[in-house]
Amino acid sequence: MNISKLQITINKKKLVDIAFNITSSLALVGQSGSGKSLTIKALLGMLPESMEVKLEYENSFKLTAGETLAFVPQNPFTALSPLTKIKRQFFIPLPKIQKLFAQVGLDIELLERFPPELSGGQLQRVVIAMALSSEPELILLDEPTTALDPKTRTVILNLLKALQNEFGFKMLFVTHDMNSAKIVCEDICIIKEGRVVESGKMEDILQNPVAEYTKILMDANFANREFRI
Ligand SMILES: Nc1ncnc2c1ncn2[C@@H]1O[C@H](COP(=O)(O)OP(=O)(O)OP(=O)(O)O)[C@@H](O)[C@H]1O
Repeated sequence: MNISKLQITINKKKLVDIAFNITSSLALVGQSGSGKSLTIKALLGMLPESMEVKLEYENSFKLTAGETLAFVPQNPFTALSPLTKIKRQFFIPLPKIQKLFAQVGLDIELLERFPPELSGGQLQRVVIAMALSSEPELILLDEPTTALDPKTRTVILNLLKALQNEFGFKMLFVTHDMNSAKIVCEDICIIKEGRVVESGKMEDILQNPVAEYTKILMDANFANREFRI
């Protein structure tokens, strides 16, 4: 899908002015304040009325939150209602939930538990199953693994890729972390202060970054790497 224009303005200040293409999986990468969250909220139609949004896209389906569009948030620990059993947090019949649980690699016995009784990795699998339950065309992921330990992070990122192969949805993966982005996404779009700095195939950009900002982001990720493993 081609987002030919996304502009977000508040009090005449243009916070975001970008365009991008999601062929299969696109990583939208930028540092804090670059406009990642605003972009996701704009696509979900969830920005406050004080913000003016201009969204133009060409696509075979309309972007509708909860229908064609699903969302996986950053922190699975706060994404679920803590005192409601997992099985009650889905709005689809039980056999369908059980099938989804098998697809995301969860034991169906966990359906009887409360969220605080699950690990971070298990909770994120539940949240991913929830996202899949509406059979979305596009899944928006907002730093979906930053709350997880490094080993679980890699497992979840690989799971997302495998699920994409199975279900065929598209992904917009928002992150500041190039190492995560490169595991999941074929394409990358780097943003800074609400503007596109560089975009293209992940492999090409990682091997041959042109913009100085891209190099800085890559260096920052490389420097953090030893620390994070
Ligand atoms: N309600 C608002 N009013 C004014 N400016 C805002 C508002 N919300 C966000 N901004 C500004 O828009 C810019 C982009 O914010 P956004 O939250 O999208 O960044 P981000 O890339 O998601 O950062 P982070 O990684 O820290 O979540 C920032 O400069 C932010 O201060």
